[in-house]
Amino acid sequence: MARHLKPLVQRWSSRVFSVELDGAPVYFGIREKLRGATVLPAVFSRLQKEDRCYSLLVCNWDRIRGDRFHWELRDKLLKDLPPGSDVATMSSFLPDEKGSLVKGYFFKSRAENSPLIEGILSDLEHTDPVLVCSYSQSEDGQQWTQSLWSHAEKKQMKFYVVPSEAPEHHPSALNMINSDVFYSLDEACDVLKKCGDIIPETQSVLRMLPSRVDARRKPDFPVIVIEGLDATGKTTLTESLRDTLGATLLRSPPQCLSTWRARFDREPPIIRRAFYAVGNYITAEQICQESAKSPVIVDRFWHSTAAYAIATAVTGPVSNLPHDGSEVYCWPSDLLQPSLVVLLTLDPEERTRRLRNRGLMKTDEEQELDHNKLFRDRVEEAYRRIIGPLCITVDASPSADLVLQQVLLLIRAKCHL
Ligand SMILES: Nc1ncnc2c1ncn2[C@@H]1O[C@H](COP(=O)(O)OP(=O)(O)O)[C@@H](O)[C@H]1O
Ligand SMILES: Nc1ccn([C@H]2C[C@H](O)[C@@H](COP(=O)(O)OP(=O)(O)O)O2)c(=O)n1
Repeated sequence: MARHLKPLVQRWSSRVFSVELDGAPVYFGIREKLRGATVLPAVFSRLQKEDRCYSLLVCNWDRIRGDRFHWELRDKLLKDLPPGSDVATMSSFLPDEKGSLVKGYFFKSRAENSPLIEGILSDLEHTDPVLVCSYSQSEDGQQWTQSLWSHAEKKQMKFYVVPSEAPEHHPSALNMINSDVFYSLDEACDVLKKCGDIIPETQSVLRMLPSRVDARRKPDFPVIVIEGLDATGKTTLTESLRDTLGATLLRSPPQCLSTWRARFDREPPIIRRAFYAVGNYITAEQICQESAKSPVIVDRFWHSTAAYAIATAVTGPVSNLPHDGSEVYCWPSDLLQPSLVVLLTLDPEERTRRLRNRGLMKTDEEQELDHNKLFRDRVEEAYRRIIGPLCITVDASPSADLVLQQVLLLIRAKCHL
């Protein structure tokens, strides 16, 4: 076994394994010995007798390259594995141990495809930072065992799979800080600098970086951020506020990054989120300049960056989010805080109607939105949990003019405009 993979198996039987089934994680553990009868973990109880299962865990020898490799591995598996392999995202972690999360994939195969699978796995194991495990079923079908694939023939290396209690929060919460959400410009820049050789565009992004902005400097005029899911009316409202208040309208990511946004949207979370984080600091510098002259309205800012990142990193219901008050919701200490954040909310039917009227909605996107109800709930809840500037939720379902009037009242009350 490659040297960098060894730490992963040192506390092997203390690890919990998590496989995403139907959009939420299910858990199992491994034990050297079985005491009494145990129920089969949900991942295995739904398998057929002829199925064989495998897991691939990507060892984070370098978190940026590791995440990128993990990201690309999915496409490779979907392309190379036989149809019906049901590739599922998986992870392994030590309960409550920050930074212990290791990402990977779990898939099944039928016995007749074994030669093909063996070829793929041995290529992967030889050239890449992956630890491969295989799972096999006992004769009577009552038990499954997990072995390191390269040791599968050695009896003493087998572990029984057993059910494991769900942790209090989704395992992704263990590795969120400075991987999904960045809490300083330095941390975000560090990631972008390190991927300069794999993504040449990062050089251009880094050139846009502001000189240091004093985050504690109080702007002369109020700075109001408008937040909310897509199609809740941010563009409509921010433009009306600009016209009514004679304000400057800015957005994050800023216009100067628009050429590179699509490029970074194709990257794994660590790189993509670092790009958006840096975008906030560039917008912050523009806010500083403009707020000396007039009120400033901002279309999306740090709430969007953090809430989408947190909501994407975890799966399943809102209860899987890191708990309310967790440090992951804290505002970065070096980022300017707006005077007020207005969060627009809309019931899903009206949002769908607006998306459709805007003419950008395709049929499969509609289905995707329905499918993603849990995701929307997680984003909105993460928005609400963010600790920092004053954030007020506004129901965006009345007419555009009524929403504008309500937000103007709020701004006058809270920002004395
Ligand atoms: N209060 C409102 N009532 C009805 N339709 C609205 C309202 N606000 C915006 N819209 C319409 O809904 C669609 C989405 O609004 P938009 O401002 O583009 O949202 P966002 O910028 O949040 O994606 C647009 O077609 C817009 O004209
Ligand atoms: N300041 C920002 C703005 C957007 N993002 C990310 C969060 C989401 O993944 C997307 C949302 O962007 P989207 O294109 O839907 O935004 P609009 O509502 O169309 O303005 O961008 C961010 O991370 N930080």
